[in-house]
Amino acid sequence: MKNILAIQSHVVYGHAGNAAAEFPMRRMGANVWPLNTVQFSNHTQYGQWTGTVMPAEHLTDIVQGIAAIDRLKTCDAVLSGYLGSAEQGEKILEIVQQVKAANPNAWYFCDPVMGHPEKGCIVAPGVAEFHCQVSMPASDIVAPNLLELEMLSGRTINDLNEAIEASRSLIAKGPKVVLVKHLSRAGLRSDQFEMLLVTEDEALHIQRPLIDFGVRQPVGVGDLTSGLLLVNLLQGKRYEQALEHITAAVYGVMLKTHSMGEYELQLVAAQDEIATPTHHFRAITIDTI
Ligand SMILES: Nc1ncnc2c1ncn2[C@@H]1O[C@H](COP(=O)(O)OP(=O)(O)O)[C@@H](O)[C@H]1O
Ligand SMILES: Cc1ncc(COP(=O)(O)O)c(C=O)c1O
Ligand SMILES: [Mg+2]
Repeated sequence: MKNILAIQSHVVYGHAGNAAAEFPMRRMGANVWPLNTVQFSNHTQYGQWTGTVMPAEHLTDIVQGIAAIDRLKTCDAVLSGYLGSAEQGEKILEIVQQVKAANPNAWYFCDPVMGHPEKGCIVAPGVAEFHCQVSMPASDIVAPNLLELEMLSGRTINDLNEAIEASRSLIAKGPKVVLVKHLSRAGLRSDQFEMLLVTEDEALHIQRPLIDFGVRQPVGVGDLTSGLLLVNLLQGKRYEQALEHITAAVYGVMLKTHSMGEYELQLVAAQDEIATPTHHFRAITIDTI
């Protein structure tokens, strides 16, 4: 059984951050240690919420407690996502170092959630800069969407080749794997949801049909996708198999959510789709560069 220290947001109502990733990762057979960066009533794309950003010291305090009972050495990966403040980022990096000192084989998976002004995803000041300068180079796996990849690489990206080149520019700085979670306008087709998994010598592309949600697209999809990729890789799946699984599993969740007419991801109703997806999509190797 793999153990994942998952440091990201928690929402009481609905699904984003740990509230989107924790149950699916467990459903896949991983142990999750949720450590919440914020506790909000609901995700920020409602435009209003209540709740608290945890003090940055809270994160180190909790991890210190786990170290004190000598369990940190059993941690296989740190996953970070939505941060409540840039100061939390600094503490997360200290935690990653502490975990890696206790278990040199542990991975750091960084989902560099930066916010999306158009969509209303709101993230504290300084967090985007923190990801560009500190967390991305320190990560083993990084999972940006297109906007985040542009910020991390300092490039504008218009097509697949440029997305691969930008991903390789990140790999040159630290991470071994880059998952571009949503290619959007840099993808091949406008009627598909496309992802890209890039390593130093491999680039895999995959697509699933877009489902028409109108203007209210579900939130937490990136957090779900990142969590599932991490579990697949920790369980020893090859990149191709892992990418195919996460594409099909998330598609199953999206279809269920759509058929139920809901805005929030229907993770419980779609749990069997997460474990054994109905649909299958093939990852294709891109031999460009
Ligand atoms: N099959 C699909 N059909 C329609 N929309 C989808 C599908 N899969 C994902 N989405 C939407 O695509 C968007 C991806 O968001 P984006 O900000 O680009 O990346 P992230 O998931 O990291 O936040 C989300 O709004 C999600 O609801
Ligand atoms: C509290 C919170 N956590 C996480 C996210 C990230 O969600 P996504 O997976 O869609 O990037 C959001 C997006 O609005 C959010 O408000
Ligand atoms: Mg995201």
